[in-house]
Amino acid sequence: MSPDSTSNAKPISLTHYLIDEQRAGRVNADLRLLIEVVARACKTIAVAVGKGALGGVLGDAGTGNVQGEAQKKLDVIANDVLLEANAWGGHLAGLASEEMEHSQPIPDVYPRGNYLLLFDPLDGSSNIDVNVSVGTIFSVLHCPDGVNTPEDQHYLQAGTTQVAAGYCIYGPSTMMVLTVGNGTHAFTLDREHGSFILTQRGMMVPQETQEFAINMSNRRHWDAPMQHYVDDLLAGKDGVRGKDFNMRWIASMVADVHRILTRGGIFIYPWDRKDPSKPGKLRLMYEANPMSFLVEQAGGAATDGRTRIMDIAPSGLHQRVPVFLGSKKEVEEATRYHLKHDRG
Ligand SMILES: O=P(O)(O)OC[C@H]1O[C@](O)(COP(=O)(O)O)[C@@H](O)[C@@H]1O
Ligand SMILES: [Mg+2]
Ligand SMILES: [Mg+2]
Repeated sequence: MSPDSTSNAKPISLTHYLIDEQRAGRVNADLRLLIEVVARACKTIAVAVGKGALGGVLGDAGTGNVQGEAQKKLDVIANDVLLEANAWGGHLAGLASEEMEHSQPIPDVYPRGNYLLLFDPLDGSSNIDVNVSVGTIFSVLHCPDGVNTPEDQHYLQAGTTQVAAGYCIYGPSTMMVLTVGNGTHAFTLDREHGSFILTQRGMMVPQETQEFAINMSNRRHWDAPMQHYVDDLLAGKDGVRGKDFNMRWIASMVADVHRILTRGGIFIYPWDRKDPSKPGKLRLMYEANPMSFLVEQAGGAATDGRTRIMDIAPSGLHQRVPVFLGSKKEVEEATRYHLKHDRG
């Protein structure tokens, strides 16, 4: 991929981009350095992922996480890399991970900053052993004023309060996609020089789409408006939508969202009856909020089928939520089916 097409001069590195944002007053030095620490950790994870079967990193760890899900070795490795890198950074007050039951304040022996970092260290774990793209997702919040040792409750802030969010995709190339609230931008890892280079400034999700991403095997477990909506997509030109739709499902949210940020589409993981006690599969704080921030900054939309995701007031660190995100008009259409059903 060619470097940022808006520039004929030298390639713009992530560091350079962040310094420009700092000069413009949109990030401060602490946030800039925090993002650089996360990017460095992602490079380490990319190396581990890239070793695959040769590095002994594939397969199950033999442990379960707080959510009762079996952990892969790479889930544990990626979590450890992010924890270690950020404990030293000096820009955080604490961090929380999908893989840990509770948040962790930065130990007293290290310098503490004013931000909270939340992450899904390895997203798409079921794809690791079959050599399909996986990723890391992260979200940055302010530590509330006057809180020196943050606890879980201090992370329960709506997505609208995020100061930065991003993901790193470990695919044919490694890319970091980032927002600090001023557009969504993609950086590709130059493996020879070890730096992330700006390759797409201002990603824009097309408003309309003919592509949807969903795990269709759950169809019989969905509720009525969801079945109705997808039936209408499948009816294509012959149905009320009047156009044919294509379907893609990678089962790595990072990879599916990356495709949508690149060429449009709608990503859906709805509530289903398989485990009615869970309001969804994906996690609000580690997956839905950061991805919603990135997609909205790229002109797209994100709802839980009824409400804007970033407006949801979180009630738990590991809270789950239905997710509909991507091309704005299609997300609005899917949301309309649910609201119409609610009105009766
Ligand atoms: O296997 P399913 O039910 O289709 O679920 C796939 C979804 O689950 C996830 O893998 C959940 O993420 P984790 O791998 O971080 O648990 C998403 O990346 C993906 O969209
Ligand atoms: Mg995930
Ligand atoms: Mg994960």
